[in-house]
Amino acid sequence: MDQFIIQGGTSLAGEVTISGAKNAALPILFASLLSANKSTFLNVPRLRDIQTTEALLSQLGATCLWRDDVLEIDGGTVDQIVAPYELVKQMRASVLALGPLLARFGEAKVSLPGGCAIGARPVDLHISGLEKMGATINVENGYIHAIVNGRLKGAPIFMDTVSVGATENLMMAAALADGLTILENAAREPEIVDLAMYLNNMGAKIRGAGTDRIEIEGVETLKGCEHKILPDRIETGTFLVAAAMAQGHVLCRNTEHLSLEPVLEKLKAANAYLEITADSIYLDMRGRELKAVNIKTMPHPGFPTDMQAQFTALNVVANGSATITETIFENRFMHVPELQRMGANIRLEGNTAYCGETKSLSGAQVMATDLRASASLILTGIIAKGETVVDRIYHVDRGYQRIEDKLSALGANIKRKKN
Ligand SMILES: CC(=O)N[C@H]1[C@@H](OP(=O)(O)OP(=O)(O)OC[C@H]2O[C@@H](n3ccc(=O)[nH]c3=O)[C@H](O)[C@@H]2O)O[C@H](CO)[C@@H](O)[C@@H]1O
Ligand SMILES: C=C(OP(=O)(O)O)C(=O)O
Repeated sequence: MDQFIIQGGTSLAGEVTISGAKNAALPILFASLLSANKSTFLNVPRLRDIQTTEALLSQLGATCLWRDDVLEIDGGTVDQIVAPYELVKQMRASVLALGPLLARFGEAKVSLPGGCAIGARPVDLHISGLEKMGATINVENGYIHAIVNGRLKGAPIFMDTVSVGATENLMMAAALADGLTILENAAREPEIVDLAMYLNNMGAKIRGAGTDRIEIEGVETLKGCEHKILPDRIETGTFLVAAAMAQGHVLCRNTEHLSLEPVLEKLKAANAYLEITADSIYLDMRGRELKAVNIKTMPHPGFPTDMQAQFTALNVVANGSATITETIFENRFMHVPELQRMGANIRLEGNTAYCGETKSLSGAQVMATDLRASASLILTGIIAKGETVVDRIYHVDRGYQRIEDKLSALGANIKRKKN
């Protein structure tokens, strides 16, 4: 398994170009299954999760063709309805094949994704929503087997938990259903708005994406189109936090600040200097005292859970003490024991991490447990004294495009060791 070897104690300075958003690209690429035509996607990040998606779409019969960061997908050749365990186990988001396959072909068999290091992550809302639209669903032998006689039927669907994935799966299915679907208590993430934009360009009739009530008037068919994936707000946030922790100055290009408001507010509270334009964010921390900030994760537009681990690392380096409360996932603190191995003064109690003043951080051998946990260990390794070895970096490769190259270009001493 590959490792990152980091020599700590460097600052970070320069420019970084942000890639397309993983969490927008994944549902959008699965949405291409809804059409028998070709769609062209621009600004697609080159990530392991995107490779997994491409493998799954190809397995279903879709034709995928890359040119740099442009991916063409032709759904006209799709002739399978089974998403097998071997691929789904590599990436939970594979469950997003369920809604599109069922809506277009009347049947889908998708392996249950199961939990992961951050929590149990059930898919009951995906299943019950599709049942409300007329599907018969059996969970058997580890697979979700969904069938509908004819088209799915539009329905009012209230979700008692705000779920990004369930909102996406049901919005995609409803796009081809017969009649009106109303999703209440829908997730409001920018990635949902991006998915709705793609679907509407295909000919869907979706109103209200970005609010907690989404109305979808189903249509009979959807055509292909071109769509540019929005910039990755979590990658942007990760580089801004990295610069703040390293007392550096970094300009993030190809980004979008409106989707990052809660993160930018916390960076300001941490005493960072920020300059924002329509497509860039500059952070300067030189000569400024980094202050610890209280964080509570919430569904969008609250503070994103996908930035929680990075801010835990920031608090370790900052002056003062602060708390980090995780409300979305029940087990998203696996980075804490690893940060403690580097000297971090953190106490965990239930879903809250108490971050006190840390005297000094020293490099250590640490283990990445999930995507954002890995990022927090890399960021801490960059400012710790001595060498940090981060194991199991396949987690990082799921969601960050060439992170070691981007960080090296900013002055970090980080190398990938192939094992
Ligand atoms: C590929 C992608 O976009 N991943 C993001 C997506 O994951 P994902 O879509 O899996 O996350 P959800 O928004 O669905 O999960 C939120 C909460 O709802 C619960 N839940 C979810 C579905 C369900 O049927 N039943 C249920 O109880 C989950 O266990 C969790 O506690 O949103 C998360 C929350 O912002 C992010 O951390 C992930 O990066
Ligand atoms: C948790 C994440 O992704 P996924 O839902 O794909 O596991 C993430 O992007 O931080």
